[in-house]
Amino acid sequence: MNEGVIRDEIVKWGRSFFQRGLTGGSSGNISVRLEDGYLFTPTNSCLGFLEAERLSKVDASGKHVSGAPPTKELPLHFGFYDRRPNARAVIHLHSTYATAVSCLADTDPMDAIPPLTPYVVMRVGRVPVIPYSRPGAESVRDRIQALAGGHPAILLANHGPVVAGASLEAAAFAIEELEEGAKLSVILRGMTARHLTAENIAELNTHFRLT
Ligand SMILES: O=C(CO)COP(=O)(O)O
Ligand SMILES: [Zn+2]
Repeated sequence: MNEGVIRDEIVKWGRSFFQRGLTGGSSGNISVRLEDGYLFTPTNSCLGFLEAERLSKVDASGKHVSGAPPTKELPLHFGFYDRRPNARAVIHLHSTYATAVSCLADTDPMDAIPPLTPYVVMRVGRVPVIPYSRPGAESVRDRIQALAGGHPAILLANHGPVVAGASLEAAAFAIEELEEGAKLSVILRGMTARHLTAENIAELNTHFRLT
């Protein structure tokens, strides 16, 4: 895919997330790794109204080279790119249910989303939660790096989900499944839900390897 097509894809996915209420206001950010750097959504932009030519380009070291100033969450995205060589895209949203789970005091910090359905297991695996830090904090890069090798999807406590994927589409599918898994877990709170068994999960992992 050439850079022009990738720019249009970022605009398309941003609009789709916004229109479906998966992130509101100026929240959330998207990045894609290119041959010669990265494209990021501009800081304080609404994902519903991105413009392809205003997307921020940064070089491999994170230096802004063109377009509007990038998201303040560069450290969050780079935490994944540093540890996942196959990651081509990172998406961070403030989707309601994943954010709700990130706020619950009794969420398991190493396993926030229960294995209720196959697709959550196939697309996101086991989801850890990292402790709260202010949006844009540099310290988040180390915390993401520490977990990103084994986890393509992570929750930021009291903030929201962030997911890496082998393509923008793969990252989008994963963050949408994470939101669905979180929604089911909140809806089913207080009810006796059956979880997939260890055997079910092992079978999924052999057929649909998480990349
Ligand atoms: O979600 C956000 C911060 O966590 C949005 O920040 P930016 O507008 O800088 O991308
Ligand atoms: Zn955010």
